[in-house]
Amino acid sequence: MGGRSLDEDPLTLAIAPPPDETFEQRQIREAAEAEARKISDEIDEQLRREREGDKKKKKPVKLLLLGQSESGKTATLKNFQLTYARKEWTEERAAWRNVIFLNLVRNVNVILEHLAGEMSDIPFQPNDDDENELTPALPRPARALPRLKFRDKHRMLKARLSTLAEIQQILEERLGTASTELLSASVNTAAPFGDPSTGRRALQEFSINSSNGWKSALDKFRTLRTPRNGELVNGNGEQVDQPDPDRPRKWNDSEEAIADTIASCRDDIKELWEDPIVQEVLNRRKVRLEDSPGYFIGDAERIAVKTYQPTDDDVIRARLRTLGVQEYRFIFDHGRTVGQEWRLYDVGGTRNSRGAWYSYFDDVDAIIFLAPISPFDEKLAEDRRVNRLEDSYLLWRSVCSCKLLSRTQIILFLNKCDLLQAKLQRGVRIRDSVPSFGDRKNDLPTATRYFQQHFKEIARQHSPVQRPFYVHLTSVIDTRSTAVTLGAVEESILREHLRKADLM
Ligand SMILES: Nc1nc2c(ncn2[C@@H]2O[C@H](COP(=O)(O)OP(=O)(O)OP(=O)(O)O)[C@@H](O)[C@H]2O)c(=O)[nH]1
Ligand SMILES: [Mg+2]
Repeated sequence: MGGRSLDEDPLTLAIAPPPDETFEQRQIREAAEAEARKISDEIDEQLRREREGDKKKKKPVKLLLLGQSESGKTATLKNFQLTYARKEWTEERAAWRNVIFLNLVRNVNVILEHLAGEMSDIPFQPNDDDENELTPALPRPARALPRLKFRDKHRMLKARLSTLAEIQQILEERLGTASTELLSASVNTAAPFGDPSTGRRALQEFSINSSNGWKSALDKFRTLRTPRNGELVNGNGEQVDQPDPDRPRKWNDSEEAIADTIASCRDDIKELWEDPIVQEVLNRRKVRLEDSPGYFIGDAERIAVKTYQPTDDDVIRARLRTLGVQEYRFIFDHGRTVGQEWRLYDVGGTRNSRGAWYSYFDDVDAIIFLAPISPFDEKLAEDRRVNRLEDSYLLWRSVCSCKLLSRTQIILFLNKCDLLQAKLQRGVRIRDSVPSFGDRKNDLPTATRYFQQHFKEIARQHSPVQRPFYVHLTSVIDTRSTAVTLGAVEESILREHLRKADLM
């Protein structure tokens, strides 16, 4: 392959000095060239600095939400979206309608099952320690309390509302695994990521990473809107499975038919919930729907109507369990960092899901750790032997002591303060479940101070490197106060994010 000598290169020839250049002309030319080079270098430097600045600004802020199941991680994530990415929030709001319908219908069915148990001749004696408050208890040998006086009204309500069992089944089928709670666990430690011998690779295999989060569950529902040649298609136009053909259908189960059926039960639901005998059944069986995830029966009158559209607060309170690790990307359209991308990682909190967390630890700017402090006297749904507060302490200790996180900012939310306050007002005594609480005053300020101190002490004792203790007392279903908390969180995370970027 032949080459061309530099002397013949047309560009070189064009910019070459004239052959008859004098000494002065050469000095002027070289000075001009040096000046041009200086200006060009300055422009390059400026561009480089701008690119650097852009990179720093554009580098996404990564935030991981941790905590046990039902601690309020997804509810916190929704608050972020509501506060900082309102357009997407508004677009998605309507899709939560079916989740809320399911939550409501499930509330009714829990009551009906307990009612049926109490109306039947099977005696029942409540027992705090090993009963799952959400499922009817097994038959017990001795009746401790006199039988309640049920009337025709109760039998009628039970019969008329029985159609909601099928509605629950259809909604659960459509929404998939996320719509049901996990009631047993194969893992019996609080933090299965804490043991380095388990190895990172093995742990990653448990991880189900999805970048469309709850959309996959909500999208399944759009199915019902667009039947095509008798096939069912979802919101993306993809064909999805037909419902179980063996299950006899009494009626058309389209989304609107479901809404119609629920609406037709509205008055009965309200009557059931307000009935004093039914309330007594729930008391005797220690069922507190108000404390459980997806509590909507108190709003049945507003929700069980054909035209129901979820409000912001309804969406925050809607319960859909998180599976695996879900990534949400938001470009903030509010706050100090308009245009900044945030990536929020929301994890499933049951003991079975925690092995998947570890692979997200090395690349996050900050962690929000949610510890609900109201369930100090409750057990984990997936393991009825484990106290929820005790589980949070163990989990917190493992997160604080994790070497990979030693330089990560961790912000603690002591959550469900509203439910704690209600519980204390009902007269539930903390010291009966937490002996070390002792004779302290059984009120909200004392209790929150006590729990806060306990978490702080764990962090102090177990962090490999001492770190600041950031804590907020929260009720994340309260969107107003949570927006204020998130403002403080945004600022603190961002300050750290920019500081790290400067060091790089
Ligand atoms: N009253 C009250 N309810 C809350 C609070 N925080 C969360 N909840 C409700 O508790 C239920 C569980 O909250 P989620 O945000 O789904 O819990 P999670 O931590 O994401 O749970 P997993 O996905 O199973 O790990 C939901 O119905 C929430 O609306 C709170 O501060 N007060
Ligand atoms: Mg969740």
